[in-house]
Amino acid sequence: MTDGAKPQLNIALIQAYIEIGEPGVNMNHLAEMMEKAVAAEQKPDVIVLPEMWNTGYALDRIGELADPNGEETKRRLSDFAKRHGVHIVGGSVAEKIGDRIYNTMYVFGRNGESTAKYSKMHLFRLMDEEKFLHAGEEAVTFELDGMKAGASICYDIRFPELSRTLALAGANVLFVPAEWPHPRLHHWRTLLTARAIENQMYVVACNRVGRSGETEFFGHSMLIDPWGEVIAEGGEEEAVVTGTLDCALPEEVKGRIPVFEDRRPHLYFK
Ligand SMILES: NC(=O)CCC(=O)C(=O)O
Repeated sequence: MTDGAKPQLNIALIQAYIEIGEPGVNMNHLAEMMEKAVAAEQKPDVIVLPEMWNTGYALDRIGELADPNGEETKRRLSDFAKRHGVHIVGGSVAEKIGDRIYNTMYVFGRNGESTAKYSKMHLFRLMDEEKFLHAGEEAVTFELDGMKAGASICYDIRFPELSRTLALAGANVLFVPAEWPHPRLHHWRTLLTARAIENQMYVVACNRVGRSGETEFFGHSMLIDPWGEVIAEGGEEEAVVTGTLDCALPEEVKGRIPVFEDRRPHLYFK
């Protein structure tokens, strides 16, 4: 931890239903759930939103629905962060940059300042992302009160190279906004836990709930510690899922099992 770091971070995951193709409805609904989160007895330091929360996977209409340059998203999330003095790991939204659409996470600090932007690097073909979206080209880390965090989005967690790159860059917590449906709950829980254990980092994953067409999204938003222990897990209904990160724990775990000191990258196949 760096100087001035907080010993703990209280997390609130906004496990929300998303109305497909209705950005205005979703923006207002998530704002209501975020207000509920900050009104809780234990106020969160960090609020986390699900993937593609503005439009859902209305990919056939995404060109008209996406947020131009993310302007509306940035304005609303920055204002909320400043008004309540909280960090926002803004899940992700469909944003339009020029003639391209990206699946992008915006992060804001307690004064409403923009602290990171990450576009999903691995596009999920089972949900036709590659037909409508452009992939991001850069791994991203950011700071939360002195704790270094890594950005990922949903399908990204199937690529251990990304989370390992973020861990090697010093990230002690991995954020995973998602729209992850049945029947792959076992994969969700196993992959999130594996990323936490192998990288000795917290994993903070916020999934949506509810049905869109034939697809049922199961929630089960999770906070997992660097030992792979589940701190908190949502059910399959809308909820604000909360938990607390001990910011010193990742270094304690690395001191007990020094995986990163024991690596032998010169022997690994490229
Ligand atoms: N939105 C997504 O990236 C879904 C990823 C998913 O469901 C998977 O099994 O991977």
